[in-house]
Amino acid sequence: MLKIDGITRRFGDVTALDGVSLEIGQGEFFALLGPSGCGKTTLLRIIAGFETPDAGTVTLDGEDLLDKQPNRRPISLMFQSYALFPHMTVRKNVAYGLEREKLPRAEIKKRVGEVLETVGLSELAGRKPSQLSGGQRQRVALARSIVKRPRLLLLDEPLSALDKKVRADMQLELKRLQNEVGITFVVVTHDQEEAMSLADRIAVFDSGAVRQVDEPVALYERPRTPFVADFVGANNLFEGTAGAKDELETEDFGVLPGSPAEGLEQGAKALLAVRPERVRLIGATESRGLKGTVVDVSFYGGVSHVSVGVPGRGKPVLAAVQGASEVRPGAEVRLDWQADEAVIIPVDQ
Ligand SMILES: Nc1ncnc2c1ncn2[C@@H]1O[C@H](COP(=O)(O)OP(=O)(O)OP(=O)(O)O)[C@@H](O)[C@H]1O
Repeated sequence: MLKIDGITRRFGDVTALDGVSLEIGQGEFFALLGPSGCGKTTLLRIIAGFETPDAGTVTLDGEDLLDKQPNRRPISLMFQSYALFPHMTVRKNVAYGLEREKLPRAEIKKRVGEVLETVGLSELAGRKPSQLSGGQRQRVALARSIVKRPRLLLLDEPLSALDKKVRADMQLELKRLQNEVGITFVVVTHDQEEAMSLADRIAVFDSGAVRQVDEPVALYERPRTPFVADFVGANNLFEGTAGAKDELETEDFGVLPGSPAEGLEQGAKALLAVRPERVRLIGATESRGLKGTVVDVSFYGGVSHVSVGVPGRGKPVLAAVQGASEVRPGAEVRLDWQADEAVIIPVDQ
């Protein structure tokens, strides 16, 4: 539906986007994820029409978007700050865009009523923004974005102004809403948990380029580049070279089990990534596993994080254990995982 092809944008000597191509499907909830400054907002602004690329094309259902003014594009953009009109009621705020389009009064009334119902604000329609909570303001902004029935809704860090609890509620709400209205959503976020919980697919950005596009589980389980392995969720990383089947050969830790990424050739420089929840602590006298000493145990309620110092490795290896862990700092342990619980990724040279 939305096709982004070879988009490049430079600001002086900064290349904010470097030949980005993406295809986003009808009705999809798509996330652009990456650290600050990686170019995701610039891409959103290009799609919306507030920024012009130096090269590349953007089409929506085959129609060129780039030669259209922002207000001629069938797109809504919801900003970080909701930019509600403080002197207008919720109802007025939502109706504003339709009034500007000079739609018949009855039509406006009907559509505003429906949208307020959808976002659960019917009861608060007569209030001003200052009389609302952060989460409620967020809903007004959403209502305002969808009442115009855009084909595409772009959301720039939509939940970043909310505190943790409200944010979790709003994540569910956003997902439900997107399902209900069936509009394609493209959300920009630097929060990987948020991207994973919301999106059908995620594009991971780094320095103006897309490093991987995948469904959340695939992104988490099968990162294809070192950047993605490091950025998405916690990972323990080991450097080495791809060995014979299902192993990484390292200088300091011998041979470690892992499944090679597609196309990885034996002898290539590679990185093994294993999630903390895949690392098991076994007895120090076992013959398998990586030897280490527990340096810290932190209890987080549902899980405990056990940090294990391994000789020859600067950073401790992190193991996530269900519930309260019985091991104590100073304990000698071994760290174990199966080949299918770790991935071996090629390192660009
Ligand atoms: N108008 C501009 N003039 C100069 N440089 C810009 C401009 N807009 C963006 N940049 C630069 O382009 C790069 C990408 O910026 P962009 O805002 O797209 O990143 P981002 O990934 O959205 O980051 P954040 O999450 O911090 O908003 C950054 O290095 C930024 O400083």
